[in-house]
Amino acid sequence: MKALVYKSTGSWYVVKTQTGKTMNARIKGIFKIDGITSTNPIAVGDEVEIEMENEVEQTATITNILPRKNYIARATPHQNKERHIVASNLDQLLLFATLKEPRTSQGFIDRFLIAAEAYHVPPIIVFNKADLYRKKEMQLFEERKEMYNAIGYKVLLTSVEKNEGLENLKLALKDKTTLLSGHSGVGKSTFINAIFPELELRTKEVSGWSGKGMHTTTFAEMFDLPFGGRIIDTPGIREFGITDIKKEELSHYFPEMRQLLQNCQFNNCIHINEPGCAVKYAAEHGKIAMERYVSYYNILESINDKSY
Ligand SMILES: Nc1nc2c(ncn2[C@@H]2O[C@H](COP(=O)(O)OP(=O)(O)OP(=O)(O)O)[C@@H](O)[C@H]2O)c(=O)[nH]1
Ligand SMILES: [Zn+2]
Repeated sequence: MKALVYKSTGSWYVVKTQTGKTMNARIKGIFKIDGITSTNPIAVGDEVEIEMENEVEQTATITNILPRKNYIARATPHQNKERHIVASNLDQLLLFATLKEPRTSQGFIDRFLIAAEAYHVPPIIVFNKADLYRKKEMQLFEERKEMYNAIGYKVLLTSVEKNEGLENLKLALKDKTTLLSGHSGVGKSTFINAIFPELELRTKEVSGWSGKGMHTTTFAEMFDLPFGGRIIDTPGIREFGITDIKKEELSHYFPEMRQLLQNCQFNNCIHINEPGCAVKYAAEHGKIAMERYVSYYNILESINDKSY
């Protein structure tokens, strides 16, 4: 019988069958998937085959995993070679960001977008806390929206607190499987609470903003949306690790740069000081956004051959 994985807590998985029954399941034997060395063989979003183990306790055994359409991974903190699959079979990634209290850095957003490109999952950026934006932030929002729209990314504006912009956001989520992410304090839990009042997930005050160590759990969990579709909450996972991007490959993950690459004089151009560089020329002549070029430069600097 086929089932979908909603939660992974280490040895047990919460799965839902096609008839809508939720049960606990576990693995028997060893799984090797796609040749990936992963600390968790089965991830939230996986389609699996199960067999009933105990009818009374409603537990099952996972006997097989079906091929993944895609997945998102992050490096495990201490062993850089190992990867932790955060979630699989995604239709889109949703980044919660803010322009105030706290302001999400451009670098953070662009790293997220690189992950979306690398894993081939379309991203959406939501700027939340619109109720706090004054003229300066609204202007910045418009600039960012224009910049990201021009390279094919969807951008939305919300105030979860004031219930503004939520209809458009729900429309974007409807009937899709979406991975929710964003750094601490941007309003992810508040948003989840707003669409599922009965869940009452964790929300905290951001006072004396420090932005670190506020999480209690680190397990991804999937929820059925009341209006159709599914959302995967990823508490504790702020950034996806892209461990294997080389300097000369980085620009492949910037769509606006990717389309200029064949015009650079050297095919291993990293677009900094090389003569005949089409990317640098485009940045200097306003054909690609200088902010993105600066992000590219900063991320490039942080790659020390193997990882960043
Ligand atoms: N002004 C304003 N505050 C908001 C809005 N959305 C959320 N907040 C507040 O921002 C603070 C942080 O919100 P959370 O929902 O806990 O943020 P989070 O992204 O889940 O943070 P972590 O759980 O740490 O990852 C809370 O005090 C919320 O009330 C909004 O639209 N406007
Ligand atoms: Zn170049």
